[in-house]
Amino acid sequence: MDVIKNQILNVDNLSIGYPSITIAKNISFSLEKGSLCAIVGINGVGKSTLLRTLGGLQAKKSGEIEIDNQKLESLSTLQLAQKRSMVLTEQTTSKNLTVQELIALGRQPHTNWLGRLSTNDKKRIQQSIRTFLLDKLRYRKCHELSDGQFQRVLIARAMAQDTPLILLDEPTTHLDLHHKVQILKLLQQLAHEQNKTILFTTHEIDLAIQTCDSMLILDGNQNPFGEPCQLIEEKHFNTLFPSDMVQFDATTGTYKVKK
Ligand SMILES: Nc1ncnc2c1ncn2[C@@H]1O[C@H](COP(=O)(O)OP(=O)(O)OP(=O)(O)O)[C@@H](O)[C@H]1O
Repeated sequence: MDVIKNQILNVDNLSIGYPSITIAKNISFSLEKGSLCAIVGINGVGKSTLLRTLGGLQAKKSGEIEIDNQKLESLSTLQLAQKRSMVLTEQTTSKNLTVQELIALGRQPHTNWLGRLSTNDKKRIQQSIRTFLLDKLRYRKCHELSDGQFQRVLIARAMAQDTPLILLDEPTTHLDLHHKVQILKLLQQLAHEQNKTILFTTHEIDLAIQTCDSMLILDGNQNPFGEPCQLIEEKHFNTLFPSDMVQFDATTGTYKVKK
């Protein structure tokens, strides 16, 4: 029973895809509350499709998705917005808003019909600004920010939405190594200190191995899931890419270019 209570996302035998094609099948995993999990896999395998399906933006082909022990399809739009927040790569957002205004939009599922911000809403917005190191940028227009700064704002908006589950599509893309690590550390902190469950897609396999509590290797058929060290021991990273170019080094948890 306790195990069920501690899980926020349960995925069972899920198939994903589009009306005329199934892209990946046999996807089964569960996420504990307060954990950070990465979805990795080669280009085009279906990471973004999976994230959109889990977030209820796209229909599944078959299988079960439960958020907080409720079937995804039984949740109303408002209930869904109170259970999960999302940051997508192709998201259209008005960059004419200030940082603070954009983050405040995260409170929409919680505000009354007038859309007025309560004291609690303002507190949540302030917390998100502080957590994602945006104090000095709060009155800047979003179009004046660098890619890395804007990425932090989008994640801060998701945090302000204050949902138990946060889904992020490639949150570290376009960032330099320092800022990739900064974002991943902030996500880890948010998961562990504020009990948020964060699931994100990434190509940064080495960094995900070092920072995540669990990982899903999407390969379309087996889709192994587990703690990074368990996946390394079971040699799942060794076969992720064709072996003529790169080789996984289990001792360092990194890929090396083959000479
Ligand atoms: N609207 C669509 N209709 C049909 N097929 C689609 C559609 N959108 C994407 N696909 C296909 O679905 C597959 C999975 O795409 P998806 O973007 O989910 O992969 P990904 O793992 O996130 O890729 P990447 O690592 O390159 O970002 C691809 O083969 C893509 O061409």
